[in-house]
Amino acid sequence: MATTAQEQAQLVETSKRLAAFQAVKDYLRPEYTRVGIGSGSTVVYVVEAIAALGHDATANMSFYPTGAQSEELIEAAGLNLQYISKLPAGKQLDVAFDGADEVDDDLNLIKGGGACLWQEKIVAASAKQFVCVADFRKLAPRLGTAWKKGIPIEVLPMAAPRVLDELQRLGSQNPRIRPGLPGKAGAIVTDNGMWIIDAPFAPLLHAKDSESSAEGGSGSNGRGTVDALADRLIKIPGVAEIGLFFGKNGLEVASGAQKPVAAYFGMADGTVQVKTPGGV
Ligand SMILES: O=C(CO)[C@H](O)[C@H](O)COP(=O)(O)O
Repeated sequence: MATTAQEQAQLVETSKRLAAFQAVKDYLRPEYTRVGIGSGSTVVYVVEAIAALGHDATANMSFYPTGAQSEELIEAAGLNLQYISKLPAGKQLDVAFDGADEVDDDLNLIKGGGACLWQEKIVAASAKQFVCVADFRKLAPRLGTAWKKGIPIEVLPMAAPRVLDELQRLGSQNPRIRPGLPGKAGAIVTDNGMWIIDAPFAPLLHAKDSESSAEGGSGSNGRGTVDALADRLIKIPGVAEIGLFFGKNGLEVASGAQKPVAAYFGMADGTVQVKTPGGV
């Protein structure tokens, strides 16, 4: 059935909200004291869901933002603001919630559409459990299938031309420095004083593809994997951080995981689909 653009936009918002409320219900335990709050439009509903629990439920919790937007969200909701720079050595967040631009079926993520990827990765990797919240548009079998804007890469401004050259050598098609928003001349500047380069690559294989290759499946046919590309990108001089969240998931490692323990998707039919490392 054809829908208007307005109806489609409303459906997306409803889906984000459904995913966020379900994720908070499943993963925010009353005994938790340290909670990471990511960036973007879906996380707005995460904060709404947490605030709806009431002051008594959240009074002993501190909320750790991933940038200026989530800092404002936490404060506006009347929640206790704390900073990841104040997290004592040896301590972890109990849980962190964040959105994504694309999620593959091995739970690798593209993040950074909102230019907050560096702090987002630090907060996610500081949490015992990183939970992703998204709408149905973000689901894709391989990264680079639905999200065609490219992998966001945070770079030192003076290194941007060299990084662009290197990205092209690595096979990126038309990498670009992200422009500022309307009213801002020049490049977008991140919360860390850096620029963002968006680097499109052909859809990326993941660990499950190598498994199917070992079992006699179709194999990689020489195409790049998420992990191999990430390893190359992060080594380019001038790159501060990359918007690929990859590697081992939070069930496999006790700390430092960039991949979520669960990804919640609000679906167009009003249901919530949950993907977990064992269940996808
Ligand atoms: O990575 C991000 C910001 O850097 C966001 O989590 C990502 O862009 C998803 O945003 P939204 O929830 O608005 O779709």
